[in-house]
Amino acid sequence: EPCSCSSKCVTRSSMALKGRIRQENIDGAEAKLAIVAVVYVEGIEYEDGRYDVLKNESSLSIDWLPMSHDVIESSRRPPSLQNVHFVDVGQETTALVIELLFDLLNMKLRSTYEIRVTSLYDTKCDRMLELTTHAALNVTFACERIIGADCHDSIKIDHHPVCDLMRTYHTQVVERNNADQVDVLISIEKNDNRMRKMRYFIAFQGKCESELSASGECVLDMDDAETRIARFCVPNRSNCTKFNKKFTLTIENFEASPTTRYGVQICGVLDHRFENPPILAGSSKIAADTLTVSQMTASLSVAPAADSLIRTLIGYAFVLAFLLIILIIFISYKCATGRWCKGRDEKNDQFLMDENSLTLFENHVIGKGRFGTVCIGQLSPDWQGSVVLDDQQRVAVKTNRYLDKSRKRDFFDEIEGAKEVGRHSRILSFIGTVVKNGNVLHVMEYCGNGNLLDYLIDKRKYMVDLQEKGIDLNESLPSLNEIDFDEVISIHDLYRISSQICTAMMYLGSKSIVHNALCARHVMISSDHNVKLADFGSISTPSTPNCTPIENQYKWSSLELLRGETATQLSDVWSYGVVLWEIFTMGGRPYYNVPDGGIRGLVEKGFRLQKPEGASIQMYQLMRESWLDNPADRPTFSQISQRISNFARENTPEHAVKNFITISTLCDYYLDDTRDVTLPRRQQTHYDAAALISESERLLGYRL
Ligand SMILES: Nc1ncnc2c1ncn2[C@@H]1O[C@H](COP(=O)(O)OP(=O)(O)OP(=O)(O)O)[C@@H](O)[C@H]1O
Repeated sequence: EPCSCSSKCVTRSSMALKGRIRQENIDGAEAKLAIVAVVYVEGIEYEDGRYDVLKNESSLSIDWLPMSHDVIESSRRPPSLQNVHFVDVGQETTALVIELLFDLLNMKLRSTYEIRVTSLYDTKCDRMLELTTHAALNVTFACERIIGADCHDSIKIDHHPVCDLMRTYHTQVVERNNADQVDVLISIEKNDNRMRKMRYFIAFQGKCESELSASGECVLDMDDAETRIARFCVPNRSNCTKFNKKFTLTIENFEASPTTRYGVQICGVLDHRFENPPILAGSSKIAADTLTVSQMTASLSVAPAADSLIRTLIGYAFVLAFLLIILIIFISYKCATGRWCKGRDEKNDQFLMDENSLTLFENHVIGKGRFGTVCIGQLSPDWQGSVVLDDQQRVAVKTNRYLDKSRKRDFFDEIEGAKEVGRHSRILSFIGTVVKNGNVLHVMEYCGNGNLLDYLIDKRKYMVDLQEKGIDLNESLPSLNEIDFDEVISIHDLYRISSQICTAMMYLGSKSIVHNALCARHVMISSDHNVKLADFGSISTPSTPNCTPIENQYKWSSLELLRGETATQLSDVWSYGVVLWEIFTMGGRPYYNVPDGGIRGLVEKGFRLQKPEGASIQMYQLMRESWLDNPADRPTFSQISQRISNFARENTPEHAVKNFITISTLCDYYLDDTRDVTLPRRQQTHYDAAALISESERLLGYRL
């Protein structure tokens, strides 16, 4: 049974970086940086030449993970796969050695790439083997760590922690151990604007070794075993002790003698790779603020002997505190389940940005949706967030001005959703919020090519113009100079976009998030023509499930959601099928003459969207499978991703029969190109469900 192995054969896979990053001169061409990564796969049978890693997004993906200080270089090119070979390393483990070539430019930059191998191609059986756990590896090039490297200027910026951020300390004795030893609690308030930029904080505390003259500061020795380090996080950023308004540190066994002095230094960390505070010249010592015993004795004296009245009062206080705790738990529960607390807690909002960091160009409107207007904005050059912006620091800004109360609530849901989704290269990055003149501004990554629907419609219109001029893009050689190739889109690009959306959905799936509002309008296209999934105002999770279709999304909603059942990732698969349909019709209108209220009836009767002229039979087959009644019968996003990669592989520009879709302008789904969100429809045709079903069958020739 040479082909009996299926994807189930792979029992485990893991990845490791082996060897060194080296500089190479390949075939006399420009020098490159090569890295060798090794993936270990258990469960497949080693056979020379049998498996391959395909250079496409579903088999091997290499994503650049920009960090806050990374430099954007327009000339940065994706790394390429140079070599793959397989080695039997025994114990039923096969090692794949993959050699990747990175641009030499990385020697000047700081950059992290995520390399992920998700499937292998079994050449003998002509099929993909999905790796059970996706092997992934982060490779970081850090120019500043390469001795003698000629780093890009901005890399030379000092990212050491910023110290002396806080000056307001409160001390309180929490426990007296014996006559001259107490435990002391120090709380430090956030009182510096710069703190918003910090990823997290570090506190150094220990016995003062000596005093720094005049300043009242003392010296802590970092090498002293008694010097302690504690990390405190801004909530949701990293996995250290969380704090909201105050840090609290405990110094145990503080010797309450006038001769003992303790020092504390709090520093904000900008970059987790640089945690060491500035040290005093030529030593392992740092400056710290001194905490003297006299500061603490004030609190010490607040430990009075409790008389009976005090005891009664303490009793009442306990009852009150108990009731308060119950109330807090109740409110937190309501907030966590999304029923209350839709407003903002500005004071504790780590995403709240300084008003002065944003310049808003209100006249430069880039779009309008149900929850506000989107304009261009610009962040000040010294803004240091974790999202990489273009060289003009452009951002897209949505405002809640002019919205009524319920729309405002949806506006805030969108902000909360974006925070929950987090960051991924295929997800539109949330940057923060700004409050300006009482209005809240939602600041996000700017995508130069707007939403996917308009992007496809624009390209289609240009391609139709060419067709009408008698230019056939598939036979275009004689008329090359009449074609603006930036304005056309190839079938291969349509596969790439479909696959990138799938990657974004796989990421949401990994966080158990259901999007609920997936459609081409909610997919943004960046300036470099890549996908950024957006609009997270309707997301649901297993703890906050959704069972109602979203307004304006009926045509993308799965049958179960239309029936009021709970949405799952497989409901998103249905919507994704409609997005594929939008892509391969190049912005056609699904169910163009059916009002929202008629969708459920049609879908229940078995009506499905017709085959787009531009889609292959296999692609349409995939759409139809995404629209199967039973969610469990639909393919998963990872299966879809694999199938699209296979289609794309068969359709590489060198092998494809056609590189561009031929557009038939007569298709009814182009009858009305206006978007139904903000503009009223021009015409509302009456529909006849029975006629539509037979029409669909005529077009399809079969029903699944
Ligand atoms: N980050 C962005 N970069 C570039 N353009 C954007 C960005 N966000 C929104 N837009 C543009 O603004 C338009 C309106 O966006 P918005 O999110 O308000 O509404 P929508 O997603 O189109 O519809 P709705 O949210 O009402 O369903 C988008 O269709 C898009 O063209």
